[in-house]
Amino acid sequence: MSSDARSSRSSLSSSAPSASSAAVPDALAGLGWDDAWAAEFAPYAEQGLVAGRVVRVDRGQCDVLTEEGLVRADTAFVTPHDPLRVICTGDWAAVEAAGTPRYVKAYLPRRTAFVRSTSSQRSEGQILASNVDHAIIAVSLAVELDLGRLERFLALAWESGAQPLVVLTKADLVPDPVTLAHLVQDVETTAPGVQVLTVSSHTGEGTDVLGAIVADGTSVLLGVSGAGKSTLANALLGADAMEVQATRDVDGKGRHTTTTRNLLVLPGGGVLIDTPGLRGVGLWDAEAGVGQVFSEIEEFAARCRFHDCAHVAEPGCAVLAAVADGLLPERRLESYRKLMRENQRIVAKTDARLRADLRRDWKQKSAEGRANYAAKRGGARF
Ligand SMILES: Nc1nc2c(ncn2[C@@H]2O[C@H](COP(=O)(O)OP(=O)(O)OP(=O)(O)O)[C@@H](O)[C@H]2O)c(=O)[nH]1
Ligand SMILES: [Zn+2]
Repeated sequence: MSSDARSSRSSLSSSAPSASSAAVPDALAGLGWDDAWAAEFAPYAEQGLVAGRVVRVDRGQCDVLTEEGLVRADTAFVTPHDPLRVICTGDWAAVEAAGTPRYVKAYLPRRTAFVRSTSSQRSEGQILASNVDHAIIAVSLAVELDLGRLERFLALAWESGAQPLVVLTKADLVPDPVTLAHLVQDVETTAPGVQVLTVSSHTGEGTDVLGAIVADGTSVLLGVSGAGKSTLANALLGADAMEVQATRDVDGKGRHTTTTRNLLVLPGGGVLIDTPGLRGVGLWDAEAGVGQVFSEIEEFAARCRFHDCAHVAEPGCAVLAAVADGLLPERRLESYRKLMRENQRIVAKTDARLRADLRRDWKQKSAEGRANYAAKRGGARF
């Protein structure tokens, strides 16, 4: 990799006006910059550093979108030993205004973060993306619903600090409205507190609703292979997803190339992060997330006789009573136990102090971020 700081004009947003001196420059606002970020960035601005959002990170360097366009910068100062503190896609970076190379000197505290467990002996986690507002979980209607798997994705989404949203894809393959309503209902019961949308990238059904949601903030698409994430991303991105590169062909025609960027500005507003790693994320210390997915179980559990009831065979267990009364599907309880066990295995492998440290950080930041976000949206939440 050459060390010269390559910098080029951003072609991500054709409507982005040129640099302005306002507190929230329009070019950055389109990337999710707001007054709270600006306030946190103020000390860096005083040092003459430039703000930008990290689009991708690779081998010691990263691409940062700033007011002046795309900047290639060195990440030596933001690549500590702790893998969770390494700069990642979605971070707001403080970049040197000039130099060869230009260095990222710091990044702003994250509001939310997606972390993947690594398969190494001592699970350390790997940071995948940060500052995500909407975690869109794509679930295909073309195959049988796997509610247990959906619960895993929900746990991961809640744990990140982002607001989950379930998108049932390929709705055109379920023409019977009664069947569709049943499927939606199953998913809604599995995902309390989460909006459930049905979409079809083929007919366009529901994509406008989704577009309106993602127009505000930063989104990621989660879901298993074949769930329809790429198709959905293309529907949201439209033709703007393609970057036309001039070539020296004899016929002089432009050549369409698939962008390798991991962070994309949507034509209707909003930002989409699509990193390869996010596609197959595992669970990592998602106990709080698991609790949120199974909020109704935790509500029943609050009425168990024993405070530390494991809901297995204890007398006065309100959870088992709910199963017996048909208020709680047995499958839900089994799924809950399975996820809790899985999570505990991962947690046992991880450095507890480090985790506690980070969680405190994230929980606080994510609460602040949500408050800002809610304030920005006039208090509304979906
Ligand atoms: N009928 C129908 N098929 C769809 C729809 N959306 C996607 N598909 C098909 O489903 C298949 C998988 O879609 P992808 O978008 O590649 O799925 P993905 O989640 O990105 O998969 P990975 O890239 O492997 O993670 C493709 O053959 C699509 O053509 C839809 O709305 N209706
Ligand atoms: Zn109990």
